[in-house]
Amino acid sequence: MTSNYAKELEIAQLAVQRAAILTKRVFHEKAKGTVSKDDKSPVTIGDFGAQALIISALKANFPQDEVVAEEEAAELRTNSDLQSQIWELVKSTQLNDTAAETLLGGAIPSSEAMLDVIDQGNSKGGKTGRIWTIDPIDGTKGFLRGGQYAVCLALLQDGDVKVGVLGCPNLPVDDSAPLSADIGTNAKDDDGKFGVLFSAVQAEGATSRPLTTGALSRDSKKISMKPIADMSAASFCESVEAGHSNQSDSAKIAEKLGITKHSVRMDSQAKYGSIARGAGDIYLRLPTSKTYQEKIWDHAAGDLIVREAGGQVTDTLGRRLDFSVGRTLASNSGVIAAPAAVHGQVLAVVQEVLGIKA
Ligand SMILES: Nc1ncnc2c1ncn2[C@@H]1O[C@H](COP(=O)(O)OS(=O)(=O)O)[C@@H](OP(=O)(O)O)[C@H]1O
Ligand SMILES: [Mg+2]
Ligand SMILES: [Mg+2]
Ligand SMILES: [Mg+2]
Repeated sequence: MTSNYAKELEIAQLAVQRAAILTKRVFHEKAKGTVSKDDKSPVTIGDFGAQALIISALKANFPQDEVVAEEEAAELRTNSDLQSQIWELVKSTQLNDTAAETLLGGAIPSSEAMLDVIDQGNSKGGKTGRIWTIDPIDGTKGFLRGGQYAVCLALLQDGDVKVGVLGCPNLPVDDSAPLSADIGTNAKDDDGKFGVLFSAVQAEGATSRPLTTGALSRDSKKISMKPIADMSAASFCESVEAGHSNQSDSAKIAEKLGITKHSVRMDSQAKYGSIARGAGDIYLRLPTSKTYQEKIWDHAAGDLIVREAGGQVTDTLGRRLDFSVGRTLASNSGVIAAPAAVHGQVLAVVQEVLGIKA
């Protein structure tokens, strides 16, 4: 079968692999150049550098496409020390395979050009045309802790997710490794056991393969969600931060469903990847405030990967995630991801506990 999005998928996978080389380098450096954003959340030189490398690869291959990315360069324009730390990283990060690196286009010419590249992620998003969405480091807090984080990239066409790629440097390569909160914490880069690249193309299924530092690993496997025969043995995952997902509501929902295990708290879209390959079963993200709008870069790749692996992803009202309304999921509230066969059952209990009338 020839893929409808073969080139987009290949470039996206290589761009994510290259960005993950940069984030891993930052993790091993003492100074991560962490600054606090207006919403008090952290951003590091790794987030900015990874975003620059991914946008540069996309613009070299698909110059007409728009990009919605999490970070912006404003702070770097006035902080020359931070800017030069990022530039040192960006100009020295390459895939260790010349043919693969060439596919991603030439190097960014200068530090100033790098700032403009970062700011090319400022599209408003919307319902027409081709729009890429990037979370250069999802789960920045997890990244700083040595826990889970993900480099996330997805292509939307007319608001629909067509391609999704998640690079998870600290998840086990082994699709059947059991899910636990401390899995991959401070994972070693060099033992070959950690680092996985999840991918999906609409209507073509989802895969996992080892995350490499060069050409794509040929060791690609189809992944699928695990059927839940018995809810009491099911595992569900949620955010680490109580401010990102209501953990007392999720405990009530789990109890009503008959789930006996504690939730696995894990940062980032590694949650979507983990349930898509059957290492976990259900992902609950329950709103903590009426005003917070989820960001499209926090969900687009994971939404497609889970659906292509046989899952269903909706919000707490049972609506599909709508990526066509701008930079945020303004028409949605929370996320419920589960195998298609049990999604209705999970949603019914979510709505009962949250007091949502179906
Ligand atoms: N209030 C609130 N509610 C929900 N979500 C929020 C909120 N504030 C921030 N964010 C976004 O959460 C992203 C990280 O989500 P996680 O599921 O990884 O959270 S956690 O780190 O496990 O707690 C995180 O992504 P990154 O900034 O890329 O790490 C934010 O975009
Ligand atoms: Mg952030
Ligand atoms: Mg994020
Ligand atoms: Mg981020």
